[in-house]
Amino acid sequence: MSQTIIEIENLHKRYGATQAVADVSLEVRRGEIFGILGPNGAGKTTTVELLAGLRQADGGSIRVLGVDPQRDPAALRERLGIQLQASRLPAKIRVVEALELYASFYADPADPAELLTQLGLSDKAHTAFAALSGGQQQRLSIALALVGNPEVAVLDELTTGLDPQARRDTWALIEQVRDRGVTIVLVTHFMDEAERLADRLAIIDKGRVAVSGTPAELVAEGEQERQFRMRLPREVPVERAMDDLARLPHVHSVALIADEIEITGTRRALPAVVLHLAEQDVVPDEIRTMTRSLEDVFVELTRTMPEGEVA
Ligand SMILES: Nc1ncnc2c1ncn2[C@@H]1O[C@H](COP(=O)(O)OP(=O)(O)OP(=O)(O)O)[C@@H](O)[C@H]1O
Repeated sequence: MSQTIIEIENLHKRYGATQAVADVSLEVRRGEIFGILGPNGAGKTTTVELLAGLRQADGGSIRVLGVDPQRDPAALRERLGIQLQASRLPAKIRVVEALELYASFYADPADPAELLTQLGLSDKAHTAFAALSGGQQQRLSIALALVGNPEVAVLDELTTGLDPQARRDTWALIEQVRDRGVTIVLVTHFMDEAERLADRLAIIDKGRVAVSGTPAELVAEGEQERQFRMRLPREVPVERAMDDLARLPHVHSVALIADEIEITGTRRALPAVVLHLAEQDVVPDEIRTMTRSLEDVFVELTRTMPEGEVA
């Protein structure tokens, strides 16, 4: 079992009337990519700003690498790198100047030239920030989060605004950083990003952790309900067949979607349906099982949480 290096318990933070973080508890293990996923305004950024010691919590406890960032943020400065949403730099600063400036804040920084090569930015070293593409600016902000050689890197909205190729390149880069041993906390509202990158993740909604685990665990949770679709041969009267199928044990519902029959039920529904049809001498044309994605889990969870349920 890998070591827990971030431990957050019952975290609370209010801004005036807004309960941004209502009750967040989570653990991040050394060397993993931990995803924090949630809709806009869920409290993700506030949570990571609290764990980085950039804001004061109203309640709860946080430990990062054995340090309480609320009491002693300076003790984390050398060990935690943070890339904040839309980090802004002066328009005219050149890439290498920005990196050297940030490197000067640390006792044992990474070599800026090496970092630029790793991030595919070496041919842009002397380009002004404002002249970089969105993807290059994003890469630079990742480089700035990594220049202090941190043990933990917090990346917020990593690929927002990037084109599909730049997103994939950025994902590959983050995996390389993780493989070098850096623990990564990744804030995102993209399900595909979390599913692809996160070793474990928490879905946050309205300031609370709705669920956490590996992407596969989250998808499997509640998977008692299965779904599949099939087509029947033309000569079979569809409505009667649907009525029959709806009466079978293990089948919960039957619907017609375009020319396909969609069946929802327990995991025994599929064999029950196939057996029933075989008894009638009917062979379905095509059977497709519908797999749940992390996106389905996300939508179910964030939809079923009671509206405005903030403590
Ligand atoms: N400095 C602030 N002052 C007042 N309210 C704030 C402040 N920062 C955030 N909030 C509010 O707190 C809530 C949580 O915001 P937060 O930025 O943590 O959410 P988020 O999950 O990161 O959202 P997004 O995905 O949109 O970035 C929101 O309702 C937001 O408007």
